[in-house]
Amino acid sequence: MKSFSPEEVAQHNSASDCWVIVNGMVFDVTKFLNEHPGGKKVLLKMAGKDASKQFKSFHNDAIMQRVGLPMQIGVVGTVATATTVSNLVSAPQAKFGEGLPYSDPTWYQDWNSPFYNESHIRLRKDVRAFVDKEVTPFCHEWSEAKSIPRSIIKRAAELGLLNAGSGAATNPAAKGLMPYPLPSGVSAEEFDIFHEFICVDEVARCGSGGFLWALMGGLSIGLPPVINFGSKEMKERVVPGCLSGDKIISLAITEPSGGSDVANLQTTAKDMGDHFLVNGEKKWITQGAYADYYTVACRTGGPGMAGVSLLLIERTMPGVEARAMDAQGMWGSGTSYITFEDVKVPKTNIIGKLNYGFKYIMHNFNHERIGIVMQANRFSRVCIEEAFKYSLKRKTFGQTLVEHAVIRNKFGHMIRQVEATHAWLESVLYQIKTLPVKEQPELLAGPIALLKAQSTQTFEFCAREAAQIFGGLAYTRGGQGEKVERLYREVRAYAIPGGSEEIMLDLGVRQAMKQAAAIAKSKL
Ligand code: HEM
Repeated sequence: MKSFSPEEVAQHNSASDCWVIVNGMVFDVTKFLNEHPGGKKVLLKMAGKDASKQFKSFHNDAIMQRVGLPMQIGVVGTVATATTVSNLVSAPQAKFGEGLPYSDPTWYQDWNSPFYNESHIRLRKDVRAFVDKEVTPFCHEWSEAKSIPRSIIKRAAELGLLNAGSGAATNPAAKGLMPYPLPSGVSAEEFDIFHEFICVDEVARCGSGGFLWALMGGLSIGLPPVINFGSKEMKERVVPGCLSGDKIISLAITEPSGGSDVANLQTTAKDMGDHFLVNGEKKWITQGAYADYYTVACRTGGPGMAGVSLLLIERTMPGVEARAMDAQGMWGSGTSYITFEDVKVPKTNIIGKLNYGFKYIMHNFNHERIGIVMQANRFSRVCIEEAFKYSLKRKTFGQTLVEHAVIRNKFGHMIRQVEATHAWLESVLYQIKTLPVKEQPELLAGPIALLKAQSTQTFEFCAREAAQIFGGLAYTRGGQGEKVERLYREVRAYAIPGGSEEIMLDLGVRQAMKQAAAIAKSKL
């Protein structure tokens, strides 16, 4: 990249030849003057000068990556002194990230941790580079378009991120079914739940639940039943295509008449001898609007949970209709209403055994909830990060926002909740890594349910407080408050699905009551 002295830049100071310096980089903004959303005059005022301070005041980081960098023509002084977004994230250093307190987990800065090794550090760097460069700058655009490009799903698959985010990487039943290697060259033996955590956490740093679910929302819940209980033929036919990003799979359980009450679902699959005849409706199905496969819970037996089976229904089967629903948030994730009308489903498309569906659904619940916790807590952190950065620069009544005690109080409450949730999450992940698999549902279902409620209530709190700190900037879409505004609309998508907060809190305490009763009995 070409190097200029400040004096050279200063000569380009008119409307017909306008350069500015931002963070040590030199930009030719002549052609951009009339397009600048903040107006031509403000840019011209800084023509030939260092506008780093002004730039910081009015823009978020993504703007530099998406709009600024294509106009960069050089640097001031030597390349090494210029601070670009990409060299910040790829610098080989033990510490990682920008170092803004609480904007990243504590082990990214000075704290020791027993959970991570060199392979986690390598993975963290690679995922961040991908997200900073190829995802975050475009999230607003994709969210407004309510669609993400297929190419970004393919790219994430090639990087091994779909293997990680779907849970396939840590699932022995997925061996031989993954079309791409695990991310960052981590071996199958080494890959653990903390690697998965890093992948989800770092992708969530983009601050868009809609992106995450459009990338792997259906995959992480619709594919595991196929991997764990599908026939060999079904697995080989379906799994590699989904993990390569070529096909999309959804989990279709919830119905218009009942959300959390899974055992009472109404969709029927009638045994017609050589096939099932499926009739019913599903609602709020993530990625359903454009999915190729649906893992569908149907009633094949009597009432209650013992009469439910899982069927793999294909979009091309006659009688399947799916339409996108207008949702508060999670744009792009294809929230849908699906109707099955006299759909003939071959008997070979049953997942596992007849009337075992409820058990299979339960099997993945803990994993699903842990995924929600990972995402929700990073979103809470994003709220802290964005609001903290803004509070350090925005002045009211002669002081920056953080200099006001009322704002510091907000941060205090946000930080204590996020760090507590993170510490509990890491502790639960360590149990998932080390406890015998068979013992985990009994021992972990209660804590995971409580942790899910903890993470989503923390998220709701942080989104609210960050939005208050941003004020009007978090009321309108885009701009500096972009992430906070979007996340504020996505809170309910985490607090309700995968078990509502009410049900999670109740389940957690009921599990504890069960354990207490068992202890009392053993003392008799
Ligand atoms: C490389 C240089 C620059 C680029 C690429 C750039 C780009 C942008 C973009 C894309 C927006 C719209 C973002 C949004 O919706 O918030 C914007 C808004 C704005 N920019 Fe710039 N800009 C640059 C330099 C500057 C400078 C030097 C100033 C001030 C001296 C400035 C002042 C503003 C203002 C006041 C807004 C409106 C903010 C608002 O709506 O709250 N920009 N700029």
